Amino acid sequence: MTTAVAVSGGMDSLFTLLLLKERGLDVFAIHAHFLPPSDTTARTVAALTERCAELGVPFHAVDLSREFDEQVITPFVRGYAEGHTPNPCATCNPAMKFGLLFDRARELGADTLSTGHYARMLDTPTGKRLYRGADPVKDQSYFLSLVPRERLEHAILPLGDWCKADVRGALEARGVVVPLPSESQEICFVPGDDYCAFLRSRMDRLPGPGPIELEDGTTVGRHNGLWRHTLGQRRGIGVAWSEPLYVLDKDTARNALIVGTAERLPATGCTLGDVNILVPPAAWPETVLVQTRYRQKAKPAHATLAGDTLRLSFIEPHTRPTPGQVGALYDHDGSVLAGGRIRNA
Ligand SMILES: Nc1ncnc2c1ncn2[C@@H]1O[C@H](COP(=O)(O)OP(=O)(O)OP(=O)(O)O)[C@@H](O)[C@H]1O
Repeated sequence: MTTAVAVSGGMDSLFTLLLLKERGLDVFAIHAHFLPPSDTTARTVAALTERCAELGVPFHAVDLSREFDEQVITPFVRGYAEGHTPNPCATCNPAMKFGLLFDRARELGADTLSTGHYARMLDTPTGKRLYRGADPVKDQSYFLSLVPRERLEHAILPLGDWCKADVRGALEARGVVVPLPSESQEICFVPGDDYCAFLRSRMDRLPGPGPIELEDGTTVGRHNGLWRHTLGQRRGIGVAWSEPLYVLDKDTARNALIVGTAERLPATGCTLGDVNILVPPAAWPETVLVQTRYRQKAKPAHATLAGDTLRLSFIEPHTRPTPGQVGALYDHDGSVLAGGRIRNA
C-alpha cells in the first residue's frame, strides 16, 4: 500500500511525513500549487525538493491553481457579493485536498492520502469514522466535515492524537528544519488576511451602500456594503446607540443591514444545505451536538433531514449561525455525523 503525504511546506505536514516514514510505510510527498506561480511558490518547491531528497522520499508538485481559483476563490468572492460569509477552507478540503489533489496522488500510485490535519479517523464496528483531534485548540474536524465519507475512508491523519505544541518539539528533537516555518495565515489566498482589500481587487463592482435598520424597520444609519459585515459583529457598525448593537441579519434583496441588541443575537435553529452525511442518520443520537463556527463550543440540537437539507432546532439558544459558514454535527463521543452549509438562521 502506498501513501501520498500532502505537504504544504509547513511544520504539520512535514512531521506527518516523518511519522509515516518512521512507521515504515511506503510514502511519497505531493505538494499542490493552489496559487499562481510566484517567488514564494518557487522557494517552497525548492525547499520541499531538498528536504524530501534528504529524507529519501519521492516528491511531486502539481499545479492546481486554475482549479483552486474556479472552485475555491471564485465561490468565496461570489458568496461575499451575495451577503454570505464563506468558509473557503471547508470548501478546499473536499474540492482540492481530498478531491483533485487526492485524484492526482492516485494517478501517481497512491492508495491513501495523509495530511497534517488535527483530526482522527478511527475504526468503529460500523466502519471508519472522523473524530475530533485530541488537541482541543487545534481540532480541525469542523473543516473536514464536508469531505465525502468515501474519501475520508482512505485518509490517514497521524496528527489527530498530537498536540500542536508537542509537534514543534518533536521536529526539533529530530533536527529537521521546516521549509516554511511560519504558521500559515487565516485564509491562504488573502494577503495579510485583509479580505476587504482582496474582494475589491477581485470584483469590478462591489454591492454599494444601503440602510442600517432595526428589526422593526427603523433606519438607524448607513452601511458601506453588506460584504463588509458579518453576523454577530459588534465593532465597526458605526451607529451610536444607547446599547451596543450587533449585526443580526443581512437583507440582500433590499441591501439592508439589520442590527439589534445583544439579547436578540442568539438563534433557536438553522438550516443546512449541501449536507454531507458521514454517519447514517439512523445511527445518530436523539440529541446531536452542533458547531456553527470554528473553535465554538458545540451545543445540543434536534436534527431533521429532508433530502439534502438539514433542519436544526437548538435545545438552548445558540450564537446566531452565519450563512455561508459550515454547520458540523457531532455525536457526544466527538465523532462527526455530518456537515453542511448554513443557509439561514
Ligand atoms: N499546498 C499544499 N499542498 C499539499 N498539501 C497541502 C497544501 N496546503 C495544505 N496541505 C495539507 O493540508 C493540511 C492542513 O492544511 P492547513 O492549511 O490547515 O495547514 P497547517 O495546519 O498550517 O499545516 P502545515 O503546517 O502542514 O502547513 C496540511 O497539513 C497539509 O497536509
